[in-house]
Amino acid sequence: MGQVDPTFIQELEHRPKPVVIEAQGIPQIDLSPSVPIQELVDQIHDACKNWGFFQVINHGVPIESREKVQKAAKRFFDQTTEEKRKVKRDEANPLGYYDTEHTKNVRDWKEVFDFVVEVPTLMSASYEADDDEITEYRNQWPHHPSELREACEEYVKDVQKLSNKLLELISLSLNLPAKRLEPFFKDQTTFVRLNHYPPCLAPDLALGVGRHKDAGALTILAQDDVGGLEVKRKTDGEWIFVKPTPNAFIINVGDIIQVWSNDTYESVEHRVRVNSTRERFSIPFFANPAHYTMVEPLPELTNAQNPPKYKAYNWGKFFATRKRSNFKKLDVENIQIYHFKKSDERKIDDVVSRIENVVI
Ligand SMILES: O=C(O)CCC(=O)C(=O)O
Ligand SMILES: [Fe+2]
Repeated sequence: MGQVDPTFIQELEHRPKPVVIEAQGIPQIDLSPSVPIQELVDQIHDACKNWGFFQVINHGVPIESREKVQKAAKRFFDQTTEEKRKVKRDEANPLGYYDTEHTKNVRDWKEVFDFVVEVPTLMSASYEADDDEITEYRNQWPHHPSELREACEEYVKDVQKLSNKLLELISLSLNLPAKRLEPFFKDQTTFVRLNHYPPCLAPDLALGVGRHKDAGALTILAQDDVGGLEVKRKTDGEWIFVKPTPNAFIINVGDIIQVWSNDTYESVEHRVRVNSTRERFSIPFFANPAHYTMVEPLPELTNAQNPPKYKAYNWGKFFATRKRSNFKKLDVENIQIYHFKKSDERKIDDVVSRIENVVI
């Protein structure tokens, strides 16, 4: 395996298993307007509670809109590294192209292109709690292929509608008013990632994305027909392969919904395996609230018998802290929501107490 750089190699316990377990299923939910709303809400409730993941069909996003992005993304990633690095991300501008992301301090076998949905997107400039500087994220679009920008901008308009609809259904499924979550997204920090996983010489040692949970509110993922996404099944901790369904979206609850729901719903671990013959593309849309959001269990969902399980944390500071550790290999553990659990003693004391104390 001399050709695979050691930075990509997962520790033994985290390597993909030789045998792929195909899920007999993460739930599939039909969003056709003809399905009665209460039926949908019940299905969403069960899927979020039992899996944290589900697929949607008849979701209203036109197939052409998605195909245009897929084609343009392929043309972009087919270019030379030199060409792609003309729009590379750096510490000043975290949007654009990069190929050196780490998840839990092991390098991912992938290259990506990130862009935000709102331009500009306001975000905390620093992970330091006493530094309240705000930065403006702007997209870096490549000259080639010239159609990438328009394809992406059209696509996000369609997916945004789906995201709003899903957030409403999730609110209803928690017995909240449909629009309960909407205000959090007024100055949203939502971004989209084009993922490209090239064929890998050592698919048994490396991962396209190492095991992780999505830190934001909700993820809406388009995957192609190659497959590679694995979800950790809640019932037994087994890694389950999510078989691609043409034109469906895979939805998962992120850490913020876990906290808002006070653990009624759980953000589930997932990862991406790679293979030695076929490249794979995927497009996650990460629905994230405004940077100034203090994330905490919603008061309507807590009471004396079910007290809040988390302390409030500042989303912008959390994101900036996470970004820093994804950007370079650090010797400290990545920040996680369990660091804000009221009962949990496992804290990165320094980082956490600084974020907790942020007053907006
Ligand atoms: O490529 C995939 O299927 C999933 C990617 C993912 O989990 C992520 O980018 O957070
Ligand atoms: Fe993810």
